[in-house]
Amino acid sequence: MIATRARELIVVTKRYDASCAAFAAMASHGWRIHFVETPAAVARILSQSNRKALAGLVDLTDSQGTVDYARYVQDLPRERMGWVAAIDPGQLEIKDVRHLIRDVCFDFITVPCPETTIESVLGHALGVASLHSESTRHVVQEEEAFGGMIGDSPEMRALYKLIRRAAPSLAPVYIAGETGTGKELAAAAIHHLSHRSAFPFVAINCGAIPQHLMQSELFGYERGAFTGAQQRKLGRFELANKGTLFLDEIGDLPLDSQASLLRFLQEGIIERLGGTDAIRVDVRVVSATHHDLEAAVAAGRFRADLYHRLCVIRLKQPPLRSRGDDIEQLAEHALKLYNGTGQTQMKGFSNCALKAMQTYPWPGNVRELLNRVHQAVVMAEGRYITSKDLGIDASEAGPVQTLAAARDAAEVLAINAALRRNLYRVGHCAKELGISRITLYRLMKQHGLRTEAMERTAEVG
Ligand SMILES: Nc1ncnc2c1ncn2[C@@H]1O[C@H](COP(=O)(O)OP(=O)(O)OP(=O)(O)O)[C@@H](O)[C@H]1O
Repeated sequence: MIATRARELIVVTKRYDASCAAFAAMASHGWRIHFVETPAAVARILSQSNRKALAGLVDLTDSQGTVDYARYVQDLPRERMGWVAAIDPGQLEIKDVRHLIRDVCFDFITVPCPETTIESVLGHALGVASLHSESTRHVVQEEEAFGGMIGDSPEMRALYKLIRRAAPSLAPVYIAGETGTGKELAAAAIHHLSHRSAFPFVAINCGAIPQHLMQSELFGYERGAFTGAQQRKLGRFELANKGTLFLDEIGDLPLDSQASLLRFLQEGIIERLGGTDAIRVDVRVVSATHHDLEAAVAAGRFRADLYHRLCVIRLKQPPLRSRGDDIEQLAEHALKLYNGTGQTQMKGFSNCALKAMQTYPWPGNVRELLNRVHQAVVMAEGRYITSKDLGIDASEAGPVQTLAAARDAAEVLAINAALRRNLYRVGHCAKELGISRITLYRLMKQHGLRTEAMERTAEVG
């Protein structure tokens, strides 16, 4: 097996070799380049390479008239390969060349072509092939699809159920919810549970791209579409072909892109900037925003017809403050994630921190919780994270209460956490808390925890 960290490129050609300036430059940038003459030789190199994807340049320039285009269409390996065709300017007139580009290649270059363009187009093709091979390798099972989403509160269980129902459909999905609630994770789960899971999941944050670049970012552009457009570039729609496109912060989409998106949703076609061809793409659109999209429609900033097309299926991501025990589960997850990044190895959360997290309103939701725990792990001086380490003011953490009530609340939190950690095995949990099983049963009964724990035991068993 060839084990190398270099990017690999296979060039199928009868006339170029390593002395060609463009390839020499790429080799000096760390590319490992194989020159071959036949598709069979490509297959041999692929079988020896342990890279998840390779770039390929198929040289179709044909001064001698010896290239068999139809054979290339049939025989060039496609799995793990990101192909680019090199052609002479007039060759687009040849039907077999057009078919080869359409069916096998991510892109084409016309020679002569600047060295930097060749490298950047091949780098792009390699990136797309890696993305594709990544998603093909993971035919994701249901548990895996939700693997990134922590929480089993009734709110989250209801959401998982809706995601499972929505996933197999072709209809566009709109996910509402406050910032940081996990809308992107939900969109990824929809993709992984759909029949499209072997194809790319492409996400774009419409709020993070300058408005004047949005159209080309989404729909791509043709060579010469504007100053500096030296090569055709595929947009996110084409990159997501056969897969799912997640449009985050859809409310920030400029009006011209709204019109193009509507056309896609109605007719399934897009147009590259500077192009005239209508290109058919097969993409499922999932969109989200934490802003009030209805208000944007009412204010005329968002097209009502587009809004209705996007919201065929509508999901709502619950805010963290309504997710009860999930808060502690997520905090434990964050602690595992970040523990060790500070100077002290933290042992857990103090009772005051657990209590504060339950009553704090979490305006930034899960993202804020992850950040606060991360900061606490780095900055805390003790072994247990306190509410002060989390930066949550005690006055924000709920009303003043009697000592007895505070003790009860702390007991409930500690028992619940121990039960969860020990998968609701009461014996293990009592041992961890340093009390007898009988005392634990008594406390659980006193705080009304008994029934719930027993039900969970039955579920786990
Ligand atoms: N249920 C969850 N389990 C684990 N991590 C989560 C969960 N929900 C969200 N996160 C994490 O919280 C962070 C924010 O999530 P995400 O980006 O999906 O939120 P969002 O709702 O799309 O936010 P925004 O509206 O600001 O784009 C990410 O790091 C994500 O991995």
